[in-house]
Amino acid sequence: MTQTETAIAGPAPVLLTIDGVSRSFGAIRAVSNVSFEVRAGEVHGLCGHNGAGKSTVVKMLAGLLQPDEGRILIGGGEANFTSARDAQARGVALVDQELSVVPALSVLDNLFLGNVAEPLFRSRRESRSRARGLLDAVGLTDLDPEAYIEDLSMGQRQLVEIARALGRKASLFILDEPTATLSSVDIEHVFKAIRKVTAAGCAAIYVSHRLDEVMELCHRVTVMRDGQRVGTVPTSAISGGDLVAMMLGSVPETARPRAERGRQADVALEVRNLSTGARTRGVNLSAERGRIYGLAGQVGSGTADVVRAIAGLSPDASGRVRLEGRPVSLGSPQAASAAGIAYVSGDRKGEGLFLGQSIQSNLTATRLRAFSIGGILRLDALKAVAVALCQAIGIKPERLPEAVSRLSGGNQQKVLLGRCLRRSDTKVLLLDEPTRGVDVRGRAEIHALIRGVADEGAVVVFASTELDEILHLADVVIAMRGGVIVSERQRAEVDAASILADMTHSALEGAA
Ligand SMILES: Nc1ncnc2c1ncn2[C@@H]1O[C@H](COP(=O)(O)OP(=O)(O)OP(=O)(O)O)[C@@H](O)[C@H]1O
Repeated sequence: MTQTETAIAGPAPVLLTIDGVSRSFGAIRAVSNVSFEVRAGEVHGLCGHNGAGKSTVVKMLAGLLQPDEGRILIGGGEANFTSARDAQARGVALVDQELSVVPALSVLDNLFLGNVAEPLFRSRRESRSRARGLLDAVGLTDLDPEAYIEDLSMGQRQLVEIARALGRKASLFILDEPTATLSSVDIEHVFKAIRKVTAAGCAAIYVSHRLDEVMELCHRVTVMRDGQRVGTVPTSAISGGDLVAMMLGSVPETARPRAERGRQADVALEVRNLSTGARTRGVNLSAERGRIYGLAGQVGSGTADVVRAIAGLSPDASGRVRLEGRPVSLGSPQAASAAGIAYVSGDRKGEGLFLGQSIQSNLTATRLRAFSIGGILRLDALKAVAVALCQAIGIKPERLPEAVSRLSGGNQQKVLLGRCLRRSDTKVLLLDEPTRGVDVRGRAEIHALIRGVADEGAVVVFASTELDEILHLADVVIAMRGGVIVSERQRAEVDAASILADMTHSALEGAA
C-alpha cells in the first residue's frame, strides 16, 4: 500500500481544532500549549515517545479529562466536554488502548452498549442485521453476532471495539494504539475500516508507536515531545527516519549484533512436545544460557501460549519442561517460579502490575521474603534495592512512592521488567510482547535491560508479533504459525522478509 492511495484531494474543511490546550497533573505538565487542526477526510497521526502527552490529548478530546487552558473546537463550535457521554453526543468516538468491550456479553450487546444515539427498543432481528453490517465493515464476516466476547481472540475483540465505534455514527474517530494486539491480516481490516470512514468525510486521529503504520495510513502527523507539539507534517513529505528524529530530537544509532557475552553452550532449558489444548502442538525448544530466543508469530500463532505454558500458566499444558536437567511441573506458576523461571506478562494492567500500589511496592513485590528476618521486613535494605532498580530502569527514584498507574505505558512496562532484574535466582526470563505500546526510545531501553539479563547468563525467551523487535533482540529466531514451530534459525541467517514469510504465509493466502 502506498501513501498515494490515502491522499486526499485539496484542503478539506477543518473538523477539529485544538487551540493552545494545556493540562497538568500536580507538578507534571503533561500537555503544554498544544495546537493543531484535523481536516474532514483526514487520517491524522499522533506520535511521540512514552510520556510525550498523547494519551492526555486523546482523553481531553474524548471528554475523559478537561483542559486547564485552551479550547477544543469541533466543526467550528466550542466543545467543552464534561464527560465521555458529552463527547460521544458531539460525534467523537474513542477506540482505546485498553479494550472496553464486556467479555461476559455477546458481540451484539457490546456493539450497542452505551450508545446514546441508539433507540431504546429495537427487535433482535433488526439489531442482528445492523450488527452484521458493522462486523462486515471491519472484516469480521464470519463472526456470529450472538458469540460471546470472552470466546474471541484479542484481535477479534479489538475489531468489535472498532465496529462499535463505527456504529456510533461519529464524525471524529480516535484510535489509540488500535493495532497493538492485532495480526497483520487484522491490521489490514482496521486500515480498511478507517479509510472507509474518512472517505465518507469523517476524520480519524491515529495514535501509534508503529511508525510504518503511521507512514502508510496517515495523511499528516503531529509529533509531540515532553508535552509540547514539535510539528505537524504531511507524511508524504518525510521519511520514517525524519519522523523518528522529530520524536527523539536526534536519530538513534542502529542496533549492532549482540556480543552474546553470557552465552554458555550447554542446554539449560529443554522443552519437549509441549502442547496447550488446541492452541499449540508438539513444540520443542533447546535453549542455552546467555542467549535470547525470539518466538515470532502473529496473534493466535501460539507464541504467547508457549511462554505462558513454560511459566506454568496454562492448566491444559502437556509435554515436558526441564531446567538444568531437573523436571519442572507444568501448570504450576509456583513450581516454575521456584525453579528460577520469571515471567513478564504482555498484559501489564490485567496481569502484571498492582495498579493501585506504589512503584516501590511493584518493583519489590517478589523480593519480600529475601528481605525479611524472622518475619520482620528490612525496610531500609528493601528501599535501597528499589532505588537501584529504579536507576537501572531509568525512572527517577523520587517517583518510588507514586502509584504505578501514574506512569506512562512504557514506564509501567519497565517497572514490570525491573522486578526480574538483578536477581541471581532468575535462570529463565520469559516475556510476552515486551514492548507492546512502548515508543522507540523506551523500546531501546527495555531491549538493553533484557540483553543485560542474558549477559548475566540467563536464558531469555520472548514472544513478539513485531518484526522489528525480533530483528533487534533475538539471537535465535523461532517462527510459529497455526500453533506449531515452522522454522528455527540463527539471527544472522534471517532477514525481515524471510521471518515475515514464515509468520504469515498461510494467513496471507487465507486473506487473498
Ligand atoms: N493521571 C495522571 N496522574 C499523574 N500523571 C499523569 C497522569 N496521566 C499522565 N500523567 C503523566 O503525564 C505525562 C504524559 O503522559 P501520557 O500518558 O499522556 O503520555 P503518552 O504520550 O500517551 O505516553 P505512552 O505512549 O507511554 O502511553 C507523563 O509524564 C505521565 O506520567
